[in-house]
Amino acid sequence: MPENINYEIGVEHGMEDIVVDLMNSLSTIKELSELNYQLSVNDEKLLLDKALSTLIQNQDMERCSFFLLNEDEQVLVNVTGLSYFEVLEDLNESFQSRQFKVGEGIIGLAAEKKTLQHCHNCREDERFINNGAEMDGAMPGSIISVPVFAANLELIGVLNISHPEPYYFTEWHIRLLEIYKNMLGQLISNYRLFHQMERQIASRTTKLERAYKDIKRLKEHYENISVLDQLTGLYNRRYFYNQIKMTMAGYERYGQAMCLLIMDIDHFKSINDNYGHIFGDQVLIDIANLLKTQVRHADVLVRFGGEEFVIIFTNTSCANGIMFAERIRKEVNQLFWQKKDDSIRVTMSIGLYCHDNDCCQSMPRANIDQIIHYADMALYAAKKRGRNQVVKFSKELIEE
Ligand SMILES: Nc1nc2c(ncn2[C@@H]2O[C@H](COP(=O)(O)OP(=O)(O)OP(=O)(O)O)[C@@H](O)[C@H]2O)c(=O)[nH]1
Repeated sequence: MPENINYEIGVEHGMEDIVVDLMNSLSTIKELSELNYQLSVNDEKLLLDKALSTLIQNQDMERCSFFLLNEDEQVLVNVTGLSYFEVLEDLNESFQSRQFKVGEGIIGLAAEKKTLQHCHNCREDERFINNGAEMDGAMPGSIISVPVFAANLELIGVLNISHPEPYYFTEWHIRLLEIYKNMLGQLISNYRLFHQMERQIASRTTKLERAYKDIKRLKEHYENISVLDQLTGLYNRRYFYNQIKMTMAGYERYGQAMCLLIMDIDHFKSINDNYGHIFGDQVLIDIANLLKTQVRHADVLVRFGGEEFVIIFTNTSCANGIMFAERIRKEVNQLFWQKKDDSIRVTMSIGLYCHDNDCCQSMPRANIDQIIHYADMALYAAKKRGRNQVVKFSKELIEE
């Protein structure tokens, strides 16, 4: 075969034909370059179908097919095949998946030798293996098989064009096929790379989501077993319930008095609303620090939740409990925060329950839940009576 483009073999070409062929080739190149491997297809076979139908529509190739290399088994599997007639009629009837071993037939040889194989006359060429083509009426007269490589020069598969007439293809077709196979190689490489990246992203996302769930579960676990309030560093409600059981046991056993204070910052919502949550947090931290200075080692101080704190004064008479509560209320009144031109102060309402034989002989004997409930009732009364005050629980409150 001469090196120059040879129009002598097969078809006679006039100048007009050459221009038409050139235009067709440019159209094919344009369409191939426009195939969107990212969005339009999510299956490699579909991408190859589109590429082949582009080839066939713009070129005088009667039939195109693509054989993908299955590297593990060293076979070439026919994933798609189209004839000009099928593209025109929008059919894909005659496609029957065949396969060749690497080295077997024209297609297998193209893969093995990694070079284009041109069979001018299939009936006479020993390299051509019929493999059932004659039976289904697809027996070609001539065929060109061209290996297609990925960007990393690994073999992807073999592109074939065939025509019922022998000696049909010319140097022109060969040159075009060299261009098309490069474009096809790029297209498939990009497609694989893109989808590999997608899979990697999806797998990483799944791993991250799993890690996030694990962290969340661990966080919840540690929060569940933690007895400390994260914001203020005080003990939390869980610790309180453990401690009050022990305090009550001491009271039962040794007749020790104790006082329970439930303290609630007045109108705390407006602090958040007017100055923001971060400032609200700071107020909670500062009040918690102040409360720390008001308790002894044996007492129990907890953040009960939100803007509510609880103290158990152990071994403390009712009179002392009221005195301590008053002192706390006044100390809180002394606190202030400067925010631009605003000097911000807060007040605190305190409900008190005394567990003291001397002063509360006439009180019903209360369990833990009742004690908290009584202190809460006293707090509610303090709020109702105008806030910024201490109210001790008494039987009268139940009647109120
Ligand atoms: N900044 C901050 N605000 C909190 C936190 N926990 C609870 N709060 C807020 O505390 C406010 C409590 O509001 P309310 O229950 O309406 O009570 P109040 O405004 O203090 O009014 P009174 O109790 O009736 O005097 C709500 O706005 C909560 O969002 C916290 O950890 N940080």
